[in-house]
Amino acid sequence: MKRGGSEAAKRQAGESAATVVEDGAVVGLGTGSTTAHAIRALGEAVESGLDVQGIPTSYQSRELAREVGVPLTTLDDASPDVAIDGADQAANGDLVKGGGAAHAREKLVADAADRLVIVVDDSKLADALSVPVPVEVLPDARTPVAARISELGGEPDLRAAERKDGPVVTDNGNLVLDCDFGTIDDPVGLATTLSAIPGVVEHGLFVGMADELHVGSADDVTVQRFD
Ligand SMILES: O=C[C@H](O)[C@H](O)[C@H](O)COP(=O)(O)O
Repeated sequence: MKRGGSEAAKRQAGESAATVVEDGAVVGLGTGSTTAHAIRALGEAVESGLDVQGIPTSYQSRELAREVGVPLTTLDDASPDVAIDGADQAANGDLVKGGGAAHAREKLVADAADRLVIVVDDSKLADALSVPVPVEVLPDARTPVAARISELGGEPDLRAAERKDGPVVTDNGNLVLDCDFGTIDDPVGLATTLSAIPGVVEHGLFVGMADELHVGSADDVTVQRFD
């Protein structure tokens, strides 16, 4: 799926992030069109002799890693030294993720990693988070969770599949509500509230998790670091 800014800007960010991966590292492989550039760059590095193992966060990233020759492992067998992943919006190091419905596994892998490196093109930067927050819900929880989101002042929208009638079903067999809260003034508070709703598997707010942001433009990349 193609989203966000130019492919050149995504490549700048993805290839920059791949350079942080050291020999012998275990790498969390995020999902999406920007991270795909990092995975491809890792594949080339492996071909040149780099020793890495990847932990995929989705069917998509697993298939791409296999295609480009990145050896794979799991969270049962290894702990990531670094995770590389994309974002739908970034503001002051906080993120909205889940445009590809992979945010539950992405958060799991990011949390397990010693270092989270986020790759975005410059169209994703904002002063405050304001894009709809993807909320993965158990199939039976779709209506009650939507009601709770509305009570919180959000507008929930069941994500529809693009090429068939019916909803998107995540790699975990769940549904996604894209929840519009307008500008999010208190990401920590909203993240805590969403996590406490029964039936919510995971939401796409990643607050205070990113260690580095690699921001690509058409011909350059800048790196922001967060403590
Ligand atoms: O579920 C998908 C992920 O959170 C992606 O990392 C995010 O949507 C960004 O994807 P892209 O790089 O394709 O814009």
